[in-house]
Formats: sequence, structure tokens, C-alpha cells
Amino acid sequence: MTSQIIPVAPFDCIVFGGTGDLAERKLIPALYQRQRAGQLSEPTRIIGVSRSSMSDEEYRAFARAAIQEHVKPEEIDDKEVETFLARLFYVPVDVKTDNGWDALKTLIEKKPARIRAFYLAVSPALFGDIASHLKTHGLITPDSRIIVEKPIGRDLKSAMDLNDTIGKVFREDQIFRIDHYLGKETVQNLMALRFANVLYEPLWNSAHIDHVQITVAETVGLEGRADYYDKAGALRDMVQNHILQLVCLVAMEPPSSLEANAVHDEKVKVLRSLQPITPANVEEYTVRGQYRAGASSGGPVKGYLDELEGHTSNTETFVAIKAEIENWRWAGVPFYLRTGKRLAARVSEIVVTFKPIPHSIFDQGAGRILPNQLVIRLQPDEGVKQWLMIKDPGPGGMRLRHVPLDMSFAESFHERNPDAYERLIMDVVRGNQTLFMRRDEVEAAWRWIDPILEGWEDNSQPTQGYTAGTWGPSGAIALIERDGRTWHDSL
Ligand SMILES: NC(=O)C1=CN([C@@H]2O[C@H](COP(=O)(O)OP(=O)(O)OC[C@H]3O[C@@H](n4cnc5c(N)ncnc54)[C@H](OP(=O)(O)O)[C@@H]3O)[C@@H](O)[C@H]2O)C=CC1
Ligand SMILES: O=C1O[C@H](COP(=O)(O)O)[C@@H](O)[C@H](O)[C@H]1O
Repeated sequence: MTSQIIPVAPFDCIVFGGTGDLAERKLIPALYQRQRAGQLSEPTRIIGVSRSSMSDEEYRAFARAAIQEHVKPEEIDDKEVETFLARLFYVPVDVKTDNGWDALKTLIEKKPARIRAFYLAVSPALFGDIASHLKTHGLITPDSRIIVEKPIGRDLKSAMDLNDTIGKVFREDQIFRIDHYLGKETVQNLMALRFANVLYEPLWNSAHIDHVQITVAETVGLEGRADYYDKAGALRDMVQNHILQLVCLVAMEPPSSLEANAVHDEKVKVLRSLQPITPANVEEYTVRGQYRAGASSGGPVKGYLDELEGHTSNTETFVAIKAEIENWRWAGVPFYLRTGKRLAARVSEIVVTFKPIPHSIFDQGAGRILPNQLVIRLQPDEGVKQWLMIKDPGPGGMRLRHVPLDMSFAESFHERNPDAYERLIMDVVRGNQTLFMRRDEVEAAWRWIDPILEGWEDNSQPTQGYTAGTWGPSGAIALIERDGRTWHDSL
């Protein structure tokens, strides 16, 4: 069975940074896929903006190459590509100056769609210039939206400044702060699993759950992003946003509806309930790592410092944290979080481990009774596995076995799984904020992250080396093993 695609209202998507990496790898392919799915209606336009001098035709050639490079060959339909490219326009603007804005305004107002989405795919340092020029040139209509990418700040103060800057020009309901993890299929399935079944909710608390693990492991290294990454590190790059958003979705109370504010309210409560990690206990609760030369599936790989070509750096490419949520539902249930680059496998998953049974009626010959586990796999092989104990089939007496009830989405559903950006951009056009971050969420996340950063700095906490292609530094293993638990084997 295929789900029905409902076209969205026509819109103008003005992509600042239209020639950058994000536009090339994610935004143009995502918009093309929505064209192919029949979701774009006339007269939707995509207007690329950056400093480079380029004609519309040259921008269309850039977009054609982006589609060829980043869309699977079997998903490239020449007719749809041509229809899509005809929607593309380009205006050179240096957003720091007044140059180019009049030309942009003329183009937008020539055949304006009611909905305008300004996508800021540029450095956050340019957000203020863009917002104020949009205002002074009268480009913001009541139906305009602005889409901002992470990083939203590098600490609480800078995040508040950025939010203030944008908030001077756009209403909160017009601001769409993207966290692409929220657009991933399985992340939304987590909501379905929790709130569309009666099975889990009665068990979803400290009486029945022993602990939760969230792993976001990557095999890639710096990928040419040293300038950004070395100033950010894994805590700012992945934990402040993606991982804390996953924590929120696992831990939040049932919202009264899927309406955006109802969901945001519950997520903010989780973030505010996170037990602070302070300079006094940061070494006990966190581990920082940095990869050294090693191997990946593609062969030998350089260490982080080699990739920086001679700079010294204490930036973490790996972080593990034991987080605790101080509320009735979760008191005493640790959330072990880990993320890193150049790890042993690319895998993102949430593992909920239930408590052991209170008493066994089986004799020793039945084997070990392992706790039930719910494994929600975000990527690759999206799906959910519920691990249970069952009897080994056959006449050989009572032997127990740990087996998964396996719901692999790829096997269960044969539809193409849209990329997170496809879903999120369409939600922007629909004006649906549910899968975006509200201002207070971003700031509450920084409020928890800032003392960790301060603690690392105050204690000069060094990064522990780990060999590329492994699961991170030994300290990360010790972090969980000293609580008598182990990391879930994600392979
Ligand atoms: N790449 C990714 O996968 C992700 C990126 N992000 C965020 O998105 C943003 C963009 O990232 P990315 O695409 O990688 O960056 P790039 O450096 O690849 O692209 C930057 C873009 O901004 C344009 N630009 C720079 N200065 C100006 C200016 N003064 N006026 C107008 N345009 C300008 C550049 O074009 P030109 O030089 O021609 O002006 C280019 O199109 C960053 O904030 C990044 O952190 C977030 C998540 C993922
Ligand atoms: O936001 C980011 O996410 C990517 C990982 O995203 P995924 O969808 O491929 O899991 C990460 O590589 C990057 O450093 C970070 O900025």
C-alpha cells in the first residue's frame, strides 16, 4: 500500500547559501524528490542566493549536477528533472552589503507565491545581516517563514543573541529551527510507538526501565569541515541538538496532542529536568575522546590531528555522558549517551533496557534470562526490535532464548523512505512547527551543556585517544561498566 502524497500550497523558497554544501547535498536533492513525488504545485520557485556571480542557467546546471551526484540513479527522472530545474532562479547578493537586494525583491515580487520560505544555509554570523535586510527591503510578508540551521549558537549567550536577532524581525511561529534528526522516519516512529500503543506506556518509567542508551556513531571523519568542527566538537555538534532531542522524545510525558506547542512544552520539561553536570562532577559523568590513526572499512585513515595538518587541538570527536533526569518518571534511570566520528560502524539507535524479572521459576538448565530490550534503530536498517525471552523450539526441555520481534521498515514497507529534509521543508510550507525546535528548547539545551563545557575547561579535562575504527576510548566503556552495565552491541 502506498501513502497518498498531498501537494503543498505553492511557495517561494529563497535559499541563502544556495551554492553551498548544504544546498548541494541536501536541499536541492530534497526539493527535487518532492517534485518527483508530485508535491510541488505551480508556481513554486526555488531562488538561490549567494555572492558568486551566476545566471539562472548556470544555477540550473549546478542543481542538475547536484541531483546527478546526490540522488540515486534509479530516482532520476529526466522529465521531472527538467520541470524541477525550470523552477530554479538565482540572484547574486552579498548579504553583508546592500548590493543585490533590489534585484532579489524584483524577482520575488514578479510572480509571488503567498508563502515565502527564507532558508538560511549560511554561517550563523550572517543571520543578523539577512534578517535586517529582509526587513528593510520589505520582503517579509505575514505568510513568510525563516528556516535556520544548527549550530544555533556555541553557548547559551550566543544562542540567545541569535534568537534575539531573528526574533526582532520574525514572530516565533515564523521561525523554523531545523534539527534534521527530528525529520528521520524512525524518530517519528518513536512517537507512534509510545503514543499509538497501550503496550509501552504502563512500563515506560523507573519501575520497569533499568536504563536507556542512545548511540549516534559515525564512521566519517572531518570531511573537509575542520574550520567549523574544530571550534565545535562533538558535544556542541551532536549532543546539544540531535542527541538531546532524542532524549526528549524518549523521556517526555504524553503531550495533549501533536500540536507543536503541546510537544514543545513536554520536551522543554525534560530538558529542564536534566540533572546538571557541574565542574565538580564532570569527570565522573563525561568522557571526551579524539581519534588517532586507525582503519575504517575503506582502509587506513588518518588521526584527527593529522587531518588538522599540524594544529594541536583538544577538541573532542567523541563524547560519552551519563545523564539523569530528575522527575518522578525517570528518577534513578541513567541515560547513557555516546556519539563520535571514526567509530567502528555507522549506527544510530536508542536502546531501552527493561528491569530483570523479579523471580525466576526456571532451573539453571534453562540458561540466563536476559532483560527485555526495545531497540529503535534510526540508521542504517531503520526499524524497531523488541527483544524477548522465548522457549527454544523442540522437545529438548525448557531452554530459553533471547530473540527479537523484528520490525525492519525496509522489509515491512516497500515505499521509498524520504530524507529528513524532504519532510521538514514540506512541514515549513505547511506551517507545522511540531518537528522543529522552539526557542526555549534550544536555550534549555544550552543551559545543560554550558556547565559541561565549563567543567572541561576548568579541569583542563583532556581528550582520551581512541583508535579510528573502534568504539571510542576505554573511558567510555568504564563509564557504563562501573554501573554494572555494558554498551549494547550495535553491530
Ligand atoms: N553542510 C551540511 O551538511 C550542514 C550545514 N549546516 C549549516 O548550514 C550552514 C551552511 O553550511 P554549508 O553549506 O556547509 O556551508 P558552505 O561554506 O558550503 O556554504 C556557504 C554558502 O554561503 C554563501 N555565502 C557566504 N558568504 C556570503 C555572503 N556574504 N553573502 C551571501 N552568501 C554568502 C556561500 O556562497 P558564496 O561564497 O558564493 O557567497 C555558500 O553558498 C552552516 O551554518 C552550517 O553549519 C548544518 C547542518 C548540516
Ligand atoms: O548535524 C550533523 O549531523 C551529521 C550526522 O547526520 P546523519 O544524518 O548523517 O546522521 C554529522 O556528520 C555532522 O557532523 C553534524 O553537523
